[in-house]
Formats: sequence, C-alpha cells, structure tokens
Amino acid sequence: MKIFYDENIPYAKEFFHDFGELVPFAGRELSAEQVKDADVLLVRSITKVNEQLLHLNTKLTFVGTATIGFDHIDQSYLKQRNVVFTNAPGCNAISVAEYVLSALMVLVERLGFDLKTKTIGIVGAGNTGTRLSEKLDALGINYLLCDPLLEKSGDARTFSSLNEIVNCDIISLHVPITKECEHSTYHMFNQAVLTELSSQQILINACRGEVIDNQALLQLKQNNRGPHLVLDVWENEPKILTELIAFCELTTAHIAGYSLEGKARGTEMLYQALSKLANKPIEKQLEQFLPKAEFEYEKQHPNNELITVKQRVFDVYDVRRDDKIFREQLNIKSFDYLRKNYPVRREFSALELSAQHSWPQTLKNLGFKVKV
Ligand SMILES: NC(=O)C1=CN([C@@H]2O[C@H](COP(=O)(O)OP(=O)(O)OC[C@H]3O[C@@H](n4cnc5c(N)ncnc54)[C@H](O)[C@@H]3O)[C@@H](O)[C@H]2O)C=CC1
Ligand SMILES: O=C(O)C(=O)[C@H](O)COP(=O)(O)O
Repeated sequence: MKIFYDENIPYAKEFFHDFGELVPFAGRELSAEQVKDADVLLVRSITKVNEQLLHLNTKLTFVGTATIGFDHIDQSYLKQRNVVFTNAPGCNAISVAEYVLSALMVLVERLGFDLKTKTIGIVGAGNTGTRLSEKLDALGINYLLCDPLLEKSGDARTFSSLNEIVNCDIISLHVPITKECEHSTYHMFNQAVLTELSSQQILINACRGEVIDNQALLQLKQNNRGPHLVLDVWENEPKILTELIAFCELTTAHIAGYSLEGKARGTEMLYQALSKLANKPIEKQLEQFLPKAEFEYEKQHPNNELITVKQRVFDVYDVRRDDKIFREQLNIKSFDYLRKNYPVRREFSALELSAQHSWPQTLKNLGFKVKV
C-alpha cells in the first residue's frame, strides 16, 4: 500500500509506517503525476482534492484530511469514484477555544474591561463553539449561541438569531465556509452587517477568512469605524489582505487550531479510520507519542479568580507570541512558511497543577490537569 501524506501531518510515520510505503509531500505542491499511484492520500487543508488532482490515479481507496474543515475536498467526486473519505471532527476544537480564551485575556488587559460584565456571541455551536462555551461556563461568563442548523435538528440548548448575536459585546465565529445553501456563511459578515458593529465591540474570526468580507472590513477600519479585531484566518490565504493587519488587536497565520495535541489528534483520527477500513486492530494511541510538557510557571496565589486564570492561560499559551511572529516575519517569510514552522504549543491539559493551587476547580473545568 502506498500512502501519500502531507509533510505537515505530525506523527504520520509513527501511526502509519506499518501500513505500507510512506511518501511525504508539500501540501500546496502535490501534482496529479506525483499522486497517480497512491492507494491512500492524507492531506491538510491546503491541498485541493478533486478530479484535477486525481484524474491520473486509478488505485485510490481512501482520502483523509487531518482537519475538521473539508471545503478543500470534492466529496461528490470521491463518492463517484468509491473512495472512502474522512475528516477529523473535533480534533482541534480545544486548541481554537484556548486561542480565543487567550485572546480575550489579552484584550481584558489591553482594553481594561471585566469579562464577567460582557456577553459573547458564539456563531456556530459545533465542536469548537461548544468547547468555547464550556470554558466560558467554567468562568461564569455570559454567552449566546447561534446555530440555526443545530437548532433545527433538535439540539436542546437555547439558541439566538444572528441579529441578536451582532449586538453582543464580543462575537466569535466558528462556522464552516458554505455557499449557496440556506444558511450559507460566505460573507456572513458583509458590509451591511459589519457597518452595524460599533467600535466598542470585538470581532474574532478563527474559522474561515471568507466568512468576513475582508475588503469591506478594511474600508470600515480605514474610516476609523468597525470593531476591535482578532483575526486568525483570512480571505484568499496565503495571499491575504495585508493592509488589514495594522487594524487588528491580535492577528495570526491560521494557527488557532495548531496546538500539538490538536494537530496530532487529527492524525490519530485518520489512523483510526484507516485501520477500520483495512480491518486492522487499533493498537496505537496519541499519548504514546506526545512529549511530556515542561512549563515555567510562577506559583502565585492571587485571590482574584480571573487574574489567576489569566496567568495560567498565559503560562501555557500567550497568543501575543504568535501575533508578534506574524507581524514581524510576514514581510520576510511567507504565510505558509509561518504555518509550517509553527513553534510548539501545548493545550491547557499539558500543565499539571496541584490541588493546592488557587481556584483548582475553575482551572480543572477550563481543561488544566489538576492533581488531587
Ligand atoms: N483557525 C483554525 O485553525 C481552525 C479553523 N476551523 C474552522 O472552524 C470551523 C468550525 O469548526 P468546528 O466547530 O470544529 O466545526 P463543526 O462542524 O463541529 O461546527 C460547525 C458548526 O457551525 C454550524 N453552522 C453552519 N452554518 C451556520 C450558520 N450559517 N450560522 C450558524 N452556525 C452555522 C453547524 O451547524 C455546526 O454546528 C471549521 O469548519 C473550520 O473551517 C476549525 C479548526 C481550526
Ligand atoms: O481543521 C481545520 O479546519 C483547520 O482550519 C486547521 O487548523 C487547518 O490546518 P491546515 O490543514 O491548514 O494545516
């Protein structure tokens, strides 16, 4: 069996070496000629998997993307060819939720507000929106959920309309990119919606760039209007609208989901799916491969819950590190280079705290490991 895998899929060798021959490739450079004798194709979001890529291949049985998003996959073409397809739902949801929380902690400090007096509008209440809402629950922060598809499907949570969400103090977007369907998300935040937002509000996009009309957003900001911005994703990646960067409070290179755990969970999910297809027992688990994390953290015991939480969040992940790299290096390195060479980042669960730590239950509910 010949398995082609994106070189940016962590632990691919560890998970797949005993399935057959492994062939790494650069995600944006894969050609039809190169992939013509692949039995299995494992990609990330930057490889478009369609007839153009696969027309020379007659052997393919399985395509997996180590991501939740699958807008880069022509699923009907794969179906027509009887190729089994899987994505990795939820693999990086914790990572994105922790990115958002870290960003909120930075903005609390920078803009000087109390998070407990704000309401966060979460658009898209799937894996990521749910993980984020759980972290907000842990902190007692108010939020509204907007997800007409889940609402219609009978999800028991309370949902709000997009009109209600646009009035929230903070809006965080967690939807797939969809076009030409009832609740399509392409330019969901178009000029008309963006114009309704005030300069006191915060808009966070860590889903897909095309959910916001980037050009309209730039025009608004150039006219000294529009919300505070946290942008991880961009229209037309990797050729992004760089003029927007200067108007962002925090800005990064589509790395919200790039915790080591988040990326590697995607690999593990593909391993599980391929094992099932190949009738092989599931013998490997991610924990075997993840290194133990070492953190330098100050063992302070402030009596303010949010200050303690903020310190522990930054001990594990301070989004300002990635914002700085992005602003300083995008002129020298490419968008893809910054993503490919992303420094290691761990999830809250990698920091083990003792039960004697201040606010142990809150930290546990947020996802930190608390030793009893
Ligand atoms: N920046 C990054 O690194 C990452 C970005 N993403 C992006 O974020 C998106 C969401 O991720 P997950 O929560 O894991 O996906 P998911 O599929 O679990 O959840 C998406 C939710 O959005 C809802 N939705 C669809 N259209 C909607 C609309 N018009 N209004 C409100 N809700 C709508 C769906 O019903 C679903 O519940 C992914 O599709 C992907 O594009 C995901 C992971 C990492
Ligand atoms: O899972 C998704 O969807 C994402 O957006 C991932 O963070 C994309 O990562 P790459 O596949 O572009 O490495």
